[in-house]
Amino acid sequence: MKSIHSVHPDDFKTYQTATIRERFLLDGVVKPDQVNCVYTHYDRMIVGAANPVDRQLELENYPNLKADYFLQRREIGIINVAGSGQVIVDGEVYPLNKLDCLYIGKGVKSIKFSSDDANDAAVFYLLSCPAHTAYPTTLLTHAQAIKVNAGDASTANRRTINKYIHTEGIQSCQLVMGLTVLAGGSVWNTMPAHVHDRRMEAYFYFDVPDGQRVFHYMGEGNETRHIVVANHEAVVSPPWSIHSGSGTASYSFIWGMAGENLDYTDMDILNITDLK
Ligand SMILES: O=C[C@H](O)[C@@H](O)CC(=O)C(=O)O
Ligand SMILES: [Zn+2]
Repeated sequence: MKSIHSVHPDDFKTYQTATIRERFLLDGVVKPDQVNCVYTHYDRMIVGAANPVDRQLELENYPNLKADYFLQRREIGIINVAGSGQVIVDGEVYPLNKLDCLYIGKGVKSIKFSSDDANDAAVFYLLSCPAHTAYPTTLLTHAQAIKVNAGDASTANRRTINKYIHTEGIQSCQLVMGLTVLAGGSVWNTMPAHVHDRRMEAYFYFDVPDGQRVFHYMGEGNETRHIVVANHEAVVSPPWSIHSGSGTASYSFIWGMAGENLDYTDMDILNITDLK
């Protein structure tokens, strides 16, 4: 499994486009008929995707983990962003339609993925972080997720934040996870921007229309840079970095965090007028 190392904010200031992309952009995440994972050294979060098309896939153990099986010391959150499918957890079948979320706790030995229709295959986005205890496997549908309507059409950031794994939702050790859907015509996510030194974060962009892109902003608030992101690409956000984006069209993204706490609202908001 490929590894991504952490970056010091002072070093980040010297990076050109290619280095920024190499250090923070996770491209080629979704690979047909593969489970593809990247190990990040940001709170040891593993970011990946399973895209079963013609066959069932299994979440294999990786040598990097030096574990007997993937979830021996980990938990995982899974959100389906495409056609309907199933996740089979130690033999038990969980159906996941688009935007449904499944949490699987430490100690589960077998996780398999399949799609209902090869012509409309499921894309399961995966986030896994270290876990100290076992919380029960829990399915939460998109309809059941707590929804927060944020932003305004006049600032092009009207959106619905769906919370799945967090203090008042699915219980976990470290993982906090959900997704945000922008309303038609709105293109800005997470503005005003924030940082949370207590947790890393990863953004996975999906439903970015063909031919469109999202400009994802990162860096300390007074020293920002951007990464141009395509559909099904992810960006890791260090604890010192803002994470915000504006698209050339409306889109959706999955956000996920691990670290010191599970409090979604533990954020330090930056004034838009202080950004540089
Ligand atoms: O720490 C929380 C994350 O950055 C996101 O949940 C923010 C977000 O989805 C949004 O404002 O649209
Ligand atoms: Zn955040």
